[in-house]
Amino acid sequence: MPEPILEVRDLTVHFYTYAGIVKAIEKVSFDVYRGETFAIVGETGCGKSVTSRALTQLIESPGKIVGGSVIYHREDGTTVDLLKLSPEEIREIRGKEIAYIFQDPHASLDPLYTVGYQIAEAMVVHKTVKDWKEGLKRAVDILRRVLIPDPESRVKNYPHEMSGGMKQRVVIGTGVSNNPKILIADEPTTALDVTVQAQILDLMNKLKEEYNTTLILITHNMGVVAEMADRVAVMYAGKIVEVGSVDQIFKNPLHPYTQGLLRAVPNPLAEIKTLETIPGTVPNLIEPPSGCRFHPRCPHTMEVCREKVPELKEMEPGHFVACHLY
Ligand SMILES: Nc1ncnc2c1ncn2[C@@H]1O[C@H](COP(=O)(O)OP(=O)(O)OP(=O)(O)O)[C@@H](O)[C@H]1O
Ligand code: NI
Repeated sequence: MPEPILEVRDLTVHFYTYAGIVKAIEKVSFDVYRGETFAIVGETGCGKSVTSRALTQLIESPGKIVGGSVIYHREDGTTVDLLKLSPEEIREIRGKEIAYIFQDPHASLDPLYTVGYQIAEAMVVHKTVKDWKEGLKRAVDILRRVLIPDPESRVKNYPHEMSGGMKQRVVIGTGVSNNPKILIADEPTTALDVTVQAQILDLMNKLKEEYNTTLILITHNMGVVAEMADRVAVMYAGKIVEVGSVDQIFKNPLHPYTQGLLRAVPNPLAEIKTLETIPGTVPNLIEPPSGCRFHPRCPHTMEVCREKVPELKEMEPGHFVACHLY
């Protein structure tokens, strides 16, 4: 049996806006296994970023985590609910044991400091190094690990002296500088050129093996899922609609939404040739559709779909779907 590193249960986040309460994610549950790459996929606005940020309480006002638990299994065998930790306690884990890489390297780096300083800072803050001198020395090794040529001189560069791809390598280097157990990458390549995207994904795979990290990868790209992930959760309008291995999801998609997503993208594994889009738009999350949130766009809607929220059901070992068809 694979061993879970995270057990997420009924995670719910609401945003209290003037227009009303945005029910961004509702009772989201999934496990992440130690050492795997777990992808979260879905259209824009479906709640991927909110889910990944909520794992370490990284939700700012007007957002609030209103329910659920995130059980983290530490390497020493103890477990902790990350949502129950105080701000100080969670800050100690975030950036050290659980690190993030965000989409936009420009926003992740401070233009006023050299990249070496910024990598060193991440290690100094979490006491991975004993002082700044050691931090700056280690920063050179990290730049070398993320395959930046001439790291001894690059370490003194300011962000504006680097290309977008190189900056994202620095951000990734900062992310892995404390040797995190879990790396959460939210659309890490979306802001980059297509050719650079492949290089960055390669680099993340390499580092993941080298550091024995668990990777949670947020993406809207099914091709990236096929390329990178072991398992995948498909989200729609703030709910997980299907979870399974990449093989299960690509070869035997059960949820009508997953089936639509796979038809909407050229899919190397299932060899689907046609391009189709899913009619309709993502619903407003202030007043989400009753019952199954996908029912207004679903080709198979039944009476029960309007009335009852479908629960995730295990259809074959490890393959879960939330749909009244099953
Ligand atoms: N600060 C906020 N105030 C109000 N609503 C918010 C806020 N942040 C997020 N939301 C809502 O939460 C929902 C989920 O957003 P989230 O950013 O998680 O989507 P996403 O799947 O990551 O989309 P994308 O692919 O565009 O990054 C959206 O409906 C969004 O409108
Ligand atoms: Ni996002």
